[in-house]
Amino acid sequence: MSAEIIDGKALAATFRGQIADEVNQFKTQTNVVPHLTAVLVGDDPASAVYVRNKQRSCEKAGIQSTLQRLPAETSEAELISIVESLNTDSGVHGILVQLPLPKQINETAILDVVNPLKDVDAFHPENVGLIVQGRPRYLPCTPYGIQQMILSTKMETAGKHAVILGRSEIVGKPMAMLLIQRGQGADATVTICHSRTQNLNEIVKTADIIIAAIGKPEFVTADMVKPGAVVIDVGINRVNDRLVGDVDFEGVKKVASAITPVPGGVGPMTIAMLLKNTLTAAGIQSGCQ
Ligand SMILES: Nc1nc2c(c(=O)[nH]1)N[C@@H](CN(C=O)c1ccc(C(=O)N[C@@H](CCC(=O)O)C(=O)O)cc1)CN2
Repeated sequence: MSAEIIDGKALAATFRGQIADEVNQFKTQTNVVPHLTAVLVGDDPASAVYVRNKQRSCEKAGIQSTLQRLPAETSEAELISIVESLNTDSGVHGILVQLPLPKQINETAILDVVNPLKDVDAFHPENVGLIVQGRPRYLPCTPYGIQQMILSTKMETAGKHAVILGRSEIVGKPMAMLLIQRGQGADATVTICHSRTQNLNEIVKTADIIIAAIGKPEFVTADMVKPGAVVIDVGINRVNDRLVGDVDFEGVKKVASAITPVPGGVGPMTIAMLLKNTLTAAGIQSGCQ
């Protein structure tokens, strides 16, 4: 058996096309141009690439994008002050603070001050709370993209066992919330595994859906995967100049029914969902939703 490859690059292109049409319609109806401001602190090369890709995707979809680039030595107080001025700028609908931040800045302190209506990453506690309650304003971009990828496979998720590897605020925890909610592409039974989990391999082997987000190159191997499982790889690891995920793609694709590649899987969908959230944010702030 060889798995269906879930082509995130192609799916993201389809989404971006649909979002561009919706942006066009929105502009005609409201005379408002959705506007995202990204804040990038420091010189992390990967973060710079992701932010550039986000900006390019915005521009192609007709969304205005602005970059505030700040030096690596920026203090927490300085960053808070910049976010606060974006919060009150009525011309900015979405604020994105690229993570990770330099060591001297407490990420939580920053994410807590982003205006929740402009929080297109859905990292603010108010937006996290709304997700937990099953009435989201925005969905965090990576779990949102994964949800759309799972839906694209048309697999039945109700009652299935989804095992998430990793308990991060950005992926693991919100992904669990999306998978346990009621409805299509959800209604799953979820286990989150992490660095202190015992018998991790045995638990993963029972999964119908595996979401690997632990940042360990090619950690999930074929012997850990139940035949026919759907495997979503969130990892982006550079090993000897090669980009690999958290899943041993070549081995696992022989066992899984569907699998996402790295690159070209979850990453492009993360960016497409950011565009969707920015349009939603512009709608909310223009009184359209
Ligand atoms: N404010 C945020 N910070 C971070 C987020 C986030 O959602 N919001 N997620 C990650 C990084 N990230 C988006 O910011 C991101 C990572 C990777 C990709 C991507 O398209 N990857 C490509 C490979 C690109 C490469 O060569 O490195 C792929 O998988 O095909 C997009 C977005 C942490 N920070």
